[in-house]
Amino acid sequence: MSIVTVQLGQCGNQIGFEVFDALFNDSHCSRGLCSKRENEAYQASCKERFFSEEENGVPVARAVLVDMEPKVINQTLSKAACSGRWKYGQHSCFCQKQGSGNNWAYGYSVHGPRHEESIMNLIRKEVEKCESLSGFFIIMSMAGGTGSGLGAFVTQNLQDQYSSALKMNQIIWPYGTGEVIVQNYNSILTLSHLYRSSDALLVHENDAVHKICVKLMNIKQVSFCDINQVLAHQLGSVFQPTYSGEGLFHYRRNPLGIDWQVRPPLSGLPPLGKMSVNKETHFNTSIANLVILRGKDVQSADVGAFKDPALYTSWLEPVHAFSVWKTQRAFRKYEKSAALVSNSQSLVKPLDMIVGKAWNMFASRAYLHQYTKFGIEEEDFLDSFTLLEQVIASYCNL
Ligand SMILES: Nc1nc2c(ncn2[C@@H]2O[C@H](COP(=O)(O)OP(=O)(O)OP(=O)(O)O)[C@@H](O)[C@H]2O)c(=O)[nH]1
Repeated sequence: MSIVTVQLGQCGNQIGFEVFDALFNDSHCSRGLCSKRENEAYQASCKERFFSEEENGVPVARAVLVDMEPKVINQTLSKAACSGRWKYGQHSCFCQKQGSGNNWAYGYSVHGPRHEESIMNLIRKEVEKCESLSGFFIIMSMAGGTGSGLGAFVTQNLQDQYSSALKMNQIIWPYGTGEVIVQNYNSILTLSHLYRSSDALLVHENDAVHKICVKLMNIKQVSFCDINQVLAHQLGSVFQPTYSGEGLFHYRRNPLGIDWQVRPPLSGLPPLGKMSVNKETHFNTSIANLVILRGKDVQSADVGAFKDPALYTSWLEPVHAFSVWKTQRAFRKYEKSAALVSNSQSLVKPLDMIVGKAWNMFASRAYLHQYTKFGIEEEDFLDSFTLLEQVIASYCNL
């Protein structure tokens, strides 16, 4: 099954390139420390997911590139072409001459409706190239105007037109300080809209990835390119194929098969006594953890610690909340590697900060006119605040 990636705005396009490059380089690195037969099965599975083939044999990314300025798209296309190993489709881009000026409302209410037909047509053509569609992977930042506003608009359209396909958004959380003044407004509007139309949000915080570059990789002057390579490595290690339950060499065909629909029991929350014990002993309660192991000795790796009930909310059994995916095929020449995807309380604090800062600005009506003039009213802000406060409260109560 295949995934169609939609890269939006500067951030989405720059990260998208690194992701495809990482996926391609990994699947074509020599042998991957496994048998030739296994390597071929892995390559075929990666290709089905992320690349289609042109007549001359060069793999073409299953992607649509969208930006309201041509610069980043042109750079992205030429970087892919220069790799000489894979490329983007000739007719897979949509760009205009003027960006959204970091205004979510402009991306959502102006660029969105104006270019809806062209963008959705490009996506439809990409979908038609897939024998079987698994879902969409939508890469965007939260803080700009195009990726966030237009990205929210496009995700909503995908929800309307492809309701049964999974929509997963990769969103980049802005640096805590020093960026765009209205980034917290843009962020709360993005999150509250995606909450309604997306099935899964995969979040990376720029501050956290920056720290990885400085502390673990010893990079002195960290660039977006460095950050994006770390992100691409992490995403690749999640999305590259792993065995299905059927045994070795059978690769899972549905790459996004996580249960994203966990709901609390209808019978209500557990008795208070148990909840308060949870509160004292848990530092980061989870709803779901997925561990992905690749390389040598994966079959004997001990993941028992992830089955500890203390890690999970009391209404979920670890057996339902924890999954492990494996393959003996090494990832990017690392003899062994492990990745963790976690749905947990870890974002409560950053979310609370963003909502708090946006609320303080909203209370003094700062910059609101920039939004109301493009049809995003105070009511819309209030709805976003209410919804995100509920999300924070639900996660706090795990
Ligand atoms: N990790 C990462 N973050 C980026 C990159 N480029 C921009 N950002 C972040 O994205 C946010 C700004 O969004 P952009 O993607 O630049 O904006 P845009 O979507 O193109 O929207 P407009 O510029 O308003 O048209 C800020 O939080 C930046 O830190 C990138 O290549 N990598």
